[in-house]
Amino acid sequence: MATRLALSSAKKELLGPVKGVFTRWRKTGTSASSSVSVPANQGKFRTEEDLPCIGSLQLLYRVVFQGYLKRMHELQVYEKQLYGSIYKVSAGGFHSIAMNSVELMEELLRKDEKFPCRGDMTIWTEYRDLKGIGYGPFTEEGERWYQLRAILNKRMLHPKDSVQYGDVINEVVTDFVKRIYHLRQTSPSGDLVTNLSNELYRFALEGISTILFETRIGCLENEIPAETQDFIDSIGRMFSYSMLVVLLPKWTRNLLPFWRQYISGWDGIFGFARKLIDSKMEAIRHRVDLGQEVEGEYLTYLLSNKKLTNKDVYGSIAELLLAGVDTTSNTMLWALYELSRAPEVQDRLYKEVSSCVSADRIPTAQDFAQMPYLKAVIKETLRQYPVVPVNARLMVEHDVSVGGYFFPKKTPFTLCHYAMSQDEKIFPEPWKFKPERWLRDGRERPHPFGSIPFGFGVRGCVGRRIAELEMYLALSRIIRLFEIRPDPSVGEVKALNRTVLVADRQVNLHFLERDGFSAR
Ligand code: HEM
Repeated sequence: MATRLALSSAKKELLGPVKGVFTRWRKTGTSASSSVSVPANQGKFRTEEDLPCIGSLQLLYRVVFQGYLKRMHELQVYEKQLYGSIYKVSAGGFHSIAMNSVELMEELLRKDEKFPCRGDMTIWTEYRDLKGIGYGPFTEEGERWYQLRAILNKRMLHPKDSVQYGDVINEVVTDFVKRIYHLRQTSPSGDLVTNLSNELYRFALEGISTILFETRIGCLENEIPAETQDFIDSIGRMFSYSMLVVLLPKWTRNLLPFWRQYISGWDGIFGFARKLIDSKMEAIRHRVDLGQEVEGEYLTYLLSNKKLTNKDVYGSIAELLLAGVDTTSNTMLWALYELSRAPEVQDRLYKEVSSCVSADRIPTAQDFAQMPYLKAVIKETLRQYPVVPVNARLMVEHDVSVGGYFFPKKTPFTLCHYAMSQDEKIFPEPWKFKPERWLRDGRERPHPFGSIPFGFGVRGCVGRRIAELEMYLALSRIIRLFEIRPDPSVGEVKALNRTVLVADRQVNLHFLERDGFSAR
């Protein structure tokens, strides 16, 4: 399913991180111009002219002939070997300064602006402008973005806020476990779950929808309801036509079907979200009319916030939903895959979980304070497979100096997270899945900027705590019930970069029921 959400050209992956894929980067004024305020002491800095530069032909060669098209994350590692920790990519309309060392990353991100920016999001904002829908956390910028995040962060970003979603997430986990039992039983060996990416996508979509809409949408039922399926297809359509829409000139929009398909994808996404939001709105109004107290979770909180119009709520909910599915589902996939290949790690995790939670009890958010190894497993998964392998920053207001180089404002930066997470100096034996490296047991811990899978600072991931809680609740329950083993017919799974890191093939895993369990 994640594959459906992917775009399939080199440009998208070059264009940046979470958002860059859908972005038409404009060549911004990177040489000193009259609008640039050059510090008095600029003379002591080098400029981007001094940096090694990757041009269009080199890039084309690597992407097409060296086969990096779907492995742009690995290209980060290769280019680091060739050019070092900072270099420039200037190809076609794309221009950016790439960085891949913890020192540079830390220096840049610590200079992040009050309203950090990842870059141009025109391709998403166009639809919203066309239909008069408000912007969400991805698309909003500046002061308005700041105000929006102040509202969205509440009830979501702090661990104590996310804890309140424990029960609803656990209901979804229970249904996911039931689905695993069902799938195993229908498999020839009686314990195999095939196409796990698809199953985890359904789990993650159900999870985030339940949190956001306070309504179950049926992704874990054997027959997905038609409206939900239409919504899933709309997400796929929107993502798969994004790139064509970015690449093709605007005058083709009325001639070719792509723009219409792209718009119909968004229509489906917002139509579904709008219906659920409106019916929640109606229920709230009804309660208010009856003089009853209005209580509820995230959507009720947003709808009863006087600073947000309904249009704003549509915009934000849709973006939260889009950001919260492939990220969590693919991280879960990589975690289960790595655990299946490392029995000793899995065993240690099982021992930790079973010593904290008795067989007849479902883990709760509070239990995870006693499960450092579970947290380390997720951290290590995100280190080895940073599901968002590249991020970006655009300093909008100020010139900036990094690593002794001067960059005028509006210089786009590419943050090569994948290359950093493979750096042997920070992570000895980076190819090994070693959750221990994250334990606070007296050993030296990795540099804090070595792995920042949720981004950094005030623009960092708003769903981080929700995602972590979802993954802890699901993984602890699965490991308590099953021993996970690889399906030898699958072979070694590699990551492809399709906006997020996805598996290069269908992943199947054996779920062997542990002794004494029957939790159906
Ligand atoms: C494993 C799970 C996830 C990972 C690794 C992840 C990673 C990221 C990263 C790297 C960013 C960019 C941050 C930056 O620029 O500094 C981001 C932004 C964002 N994420 Fe997540 N994410 C995950 C799950 C979620 C979930 C579950 C939600 C929704 C509840 C979500 C909503 C968002 C939103 C709305 C933004 C944009 C924030 C802004 O621009 O203000 N993410 N995420």
